[in-house]
Amino acid sequence: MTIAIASDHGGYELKKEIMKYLDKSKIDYKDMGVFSTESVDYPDIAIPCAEAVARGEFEKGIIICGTGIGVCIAANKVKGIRAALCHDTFSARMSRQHNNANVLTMGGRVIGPGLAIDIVKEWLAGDFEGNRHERRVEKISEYENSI
Ligand SMILES: O=C(CO)[C@H](O)[C@H](O)[C@H](O)COP(=O)(O)O
Repeated sequence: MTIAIASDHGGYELKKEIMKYLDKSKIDYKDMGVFSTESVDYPDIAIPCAEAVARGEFEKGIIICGTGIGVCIAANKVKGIRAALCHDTFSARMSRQHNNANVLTMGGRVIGPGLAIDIVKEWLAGDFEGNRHERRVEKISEYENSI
């Protein structure tokens, strides 16, 4: 599995902690920036990362900003992206099982690395359950394709 990971300055420190976990777990990823705490605009980070996932270059994406909100809104503007803002492990699991989320967003100013890593573990391990959830996710895609 190859993951695209990105953050703005507000998520930079948490992204580094998550990359340490991914390294330790031998999970492939590409760091799509930022590479310092210099202030940037979160859409400039979230959209290219989400586009790379939507193009199929990466199976999943993890995007972090201060709250996780801005990057989630921006990523969800990219066709084919189902980004989920998760600050607890239950939501992370559900976002995979029920929503087939392909991008996880979190806020580096909201949660610490311990919880964030548990969320990443849960999210990466989760599988889409399909069935009734397939029909619901399909309705979102149909709408997306109609506009
Ligand atoms: O979600 C966000 C924006 O909606 C992010 O938290 C940004 O990281 C945050 O807005 C950045 O704020 P700053 O005061 O410019 O560091």
